[in-house]
Amino acid sequence: MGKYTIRVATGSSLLAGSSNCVQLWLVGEHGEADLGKLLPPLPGKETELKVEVPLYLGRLLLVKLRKRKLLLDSDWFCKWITVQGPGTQGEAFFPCYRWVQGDGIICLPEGTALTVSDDPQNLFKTQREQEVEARKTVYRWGSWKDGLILPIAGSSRQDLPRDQRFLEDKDLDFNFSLAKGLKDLAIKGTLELAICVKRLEDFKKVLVKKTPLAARVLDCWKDDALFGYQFLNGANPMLVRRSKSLPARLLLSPGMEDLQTQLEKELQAGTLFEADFSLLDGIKPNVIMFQQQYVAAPLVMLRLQPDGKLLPMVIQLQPPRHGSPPPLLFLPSDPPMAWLLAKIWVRSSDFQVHQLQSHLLRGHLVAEVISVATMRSLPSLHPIYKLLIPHFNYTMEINTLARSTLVSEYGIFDLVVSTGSGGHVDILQRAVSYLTYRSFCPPDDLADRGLLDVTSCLYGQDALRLWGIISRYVNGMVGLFYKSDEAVTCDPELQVWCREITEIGLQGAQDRGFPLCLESRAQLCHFLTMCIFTCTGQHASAHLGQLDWYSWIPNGPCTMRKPPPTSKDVTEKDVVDSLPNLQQARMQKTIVKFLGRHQPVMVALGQHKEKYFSDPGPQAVLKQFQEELATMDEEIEVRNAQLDLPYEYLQPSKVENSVTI
Ligand SMILES: CCCCC[C@@H]1O[C@@H]1C/C=C\C/C=C\C/C=C\CCCC(=O)O
Ligand SMILES: [Ca+2]
Ligand SMILES: [Fe+2]
Repeated sequence: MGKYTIRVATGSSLLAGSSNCVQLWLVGEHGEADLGKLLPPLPGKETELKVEVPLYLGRLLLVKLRKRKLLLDSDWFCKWITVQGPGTQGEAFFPCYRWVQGDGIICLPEGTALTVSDDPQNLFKTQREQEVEARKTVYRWGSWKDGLILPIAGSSRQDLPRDQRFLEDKDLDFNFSLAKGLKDLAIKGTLELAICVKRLEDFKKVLVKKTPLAARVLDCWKDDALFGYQFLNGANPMLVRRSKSLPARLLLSPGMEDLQTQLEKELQAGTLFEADFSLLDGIKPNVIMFQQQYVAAPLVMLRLQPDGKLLPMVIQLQPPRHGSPPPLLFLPSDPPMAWLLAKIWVRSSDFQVHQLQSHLLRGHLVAEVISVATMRSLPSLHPIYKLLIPHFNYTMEINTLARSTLVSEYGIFDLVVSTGSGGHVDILQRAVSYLTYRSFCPPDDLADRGLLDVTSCLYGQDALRLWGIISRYVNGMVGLFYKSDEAVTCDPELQVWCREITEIGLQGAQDRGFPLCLESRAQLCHFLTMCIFTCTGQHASAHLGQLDWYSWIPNGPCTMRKPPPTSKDVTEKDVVDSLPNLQQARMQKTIVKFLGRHQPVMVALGQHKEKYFSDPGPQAVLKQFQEELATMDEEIEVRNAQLDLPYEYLQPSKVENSVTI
């Protein structure tokens, strides 16, 4: 018994306050005390309550709270509650960081992270079970298209739990920027109706405010060196791999002996690389405004020079067909326009594979699976919930938006992208079979692709380094809560969580190397590192390059309006007629600018302010993580300053803490 001081913090967003009073109870080991009512909480404020409690509560376990709506129910965003009372516990911290809605009772466990085995007296057993059961009704698996990994249920962002919705600042920025982009598009489209693109130069009329790298792309996009560079450090560094043999699809017809010799020489030297877009083979192209669009499935062979440059040797635009002559091969020595058009076809194919496979599926949608599975399996006092929750912010909303406006029927893809109107869904479905566990772990993925020793692959260098920093962070956290492998295998909530991701969310990913259960601390750490890297670095490496590499439309055409060339007799008009028309180019510019722009509302990797852990150990581990990130950030700044082309997409200060755009 004695005097207790309670402090209640309300979120600072405009609508975080509430006109409802809040009833509080304090639950200790030895009893429960009614703390009375809190006046309606105000945004950004901390309210203090001093209460005389007549009974001995012992160790404080929970704060229970309930909003009492009088006339109208207004949601309240509660950040945290602290309780300072008699006894040795000091100030007890009860993290919340959630919206309190309706008039149900919410239980906030004290912030010390606990696994089931950390609670031998089962003081929190009921609370954990009830919380997860409630979450499973709120966070339900949905289904967008057959054969895909699962999304959150809900067809629009209004269907999402409020805890997953954009706060006003993000909402305002998102909607205002999008509206402005679409307004400019409409105005320009009207004012410049008469303008058409006759020459490649004309695409300069469709140029966003250029980033320094976008300016270089504009100047050097025709160069073979920049074409090859993009496979290592461009918008999509996920496709290129070192060749282990000459690809079977690469048929070399008579007269190509020199090329054959060169390819074999590079192969023997271990300097032959390939980018194979077979994922696109047979994809039904879109029809836009009654005009047939076109898709190809190129193969590019490249050689790695001693100076680190990756240079194209040959481009095959389509795979061989039975009963047809071998596909035409395009060479750097071909007439310039023919070689340029072949490279443009590769760039347009890379746009499709990048945006659908690397960015949307492997970035956005896999991050969503991890977040939904976590919300359905782990109670808020579980240490792994506390570790991961900061990396889920806004992902469900941005993905629901993507499903309802970007890749939806009559969405942006249907409107202006060559793989729209169903081809894009086929590509996503095919790409699911490549969602292997190893491909989500850069040390394994880069080894499998033969890139570990390619020092000019800055994506690879930075991905390995960031993976290592996240791995040490995860190991630090796991070491605090799991003292043995047995502790991992004996954590039922953890095992359910892992299975929920692999078997349910990723739809049988155990067939692709993902674990169905976790049998050691090392395995848990690897899995957690993959989760955090996917939600942060992997998405950033696929997202951040859009503005740099797709602002100049010919370097990343969203569609192609003519079939791939079948002869080398190519004019600039053939090239321009193949590229997106002005309206399509403007739409691409608008969306790329909107998605790729600097995000004013952004939390950088590891910089979340929410305090989910009240124990000092995790806070020290987080601090160490932040220090290592800061060192990496500074060293990337220094490195980039000496580079002709900087690589920034895995620079920690530019990597978001979750997938939000
Ligand atoms: C011209 C086509 C541009 C394509 C843009 C990108 O294809 C990418 C998809 C990958 C991830 C996108 C994820 C989220 C975006 C969500 C919403 C965008 C809203 C755009 C709109 O509403 O118009
Ligand atoms: Ca409110
Ligand atoms: Fe993104």
